[in-house]
Amino acid sequence: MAIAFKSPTPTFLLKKNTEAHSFLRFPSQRLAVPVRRFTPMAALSTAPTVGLSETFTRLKNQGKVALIPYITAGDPDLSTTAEALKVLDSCGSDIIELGVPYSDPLADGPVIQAAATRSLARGTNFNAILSMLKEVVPQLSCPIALFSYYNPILKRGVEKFMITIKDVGVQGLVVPDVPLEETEILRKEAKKNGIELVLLTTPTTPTDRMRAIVEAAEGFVYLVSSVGVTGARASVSNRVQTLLQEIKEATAKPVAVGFGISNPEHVKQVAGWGADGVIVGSAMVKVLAEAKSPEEGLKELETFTKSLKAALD
Ligand SMILES: O=P(O)(O)OC[C@@H](O)[C@@H](O)c1c[nH]c2ccccc12
Repeated sequence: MAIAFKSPTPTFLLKKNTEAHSFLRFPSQRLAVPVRRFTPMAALSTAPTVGLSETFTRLKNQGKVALIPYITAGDPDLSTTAEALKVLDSCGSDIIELGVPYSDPLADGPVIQAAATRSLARGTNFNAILSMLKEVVPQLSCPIALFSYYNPILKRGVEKFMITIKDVGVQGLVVPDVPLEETEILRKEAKKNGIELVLLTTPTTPTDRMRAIVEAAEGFVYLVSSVGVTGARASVSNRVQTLLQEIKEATAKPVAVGFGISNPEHVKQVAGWGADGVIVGSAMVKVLAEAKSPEEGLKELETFTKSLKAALD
């Protein structure tokens, strides 16, 4: 389902359905694979991870660009997600985007849509994701930016959602389908809980609107590299270079680029255009999805992530 960013905002038409589309649909369904108890080390919580902005400040001082992988929670299962977060962290990821599976991911291409479907079919729900994060976040050195569509947040209640994710150590939040006009409540509650709310701008966002978006964004600005949905692409449009310049004229906030980036060459190219961060999602999700076993998937995730990190060194 291709979505061209026809509207001036980086929003996707928020389907006005009230049906329980969210992962909350499976509150009673037991997890197919119980979340394995983690090593007692988790009990020895390390210092809280730094936030998104601090991470970018540190990297800027080091003249480095942030590597920001995205994976879908619960695909293939939450135990593997927990291990994948540790692998991504140990391979030098600077921020990790963790997707909350949702039944109507209208901004996602087939790879991430399939991951969400698999995860929901296993019975993944938000509470199980929170339990996993409570155990794993203290073992990570990089911050987690949770990735959720708007409906599941509204269903839980914005205030409760923000308190809950902060409690498990989440530092940032990306909500791709909320129009700028409706971010007021999100921004207020996020700020109250020390959560940095990332906002997205796209190649079709008019300049004045882009300026309002970057002004309101916290943590970093998410520059969507191309119209359409998420998914690896053969090349990254060199229009990104111009868009980056325009955004950097409007703000000193860090700008990370996502959509279509799927190999070390893309990563090097986007970093060379002046991006402060590079986001890789579908290609990461694909590595886990196509592996013969979770263990093999984790090994290949390590190899792939190291290849992308090397392109930024
Ligand atoms: O999958 P890609 O093409 O590498 O793009 C990053 C993307 O996966 C991640 O940031 C993301 C996952 N789902 C989204 C929906 C909208 C915007 C961004 C996203």
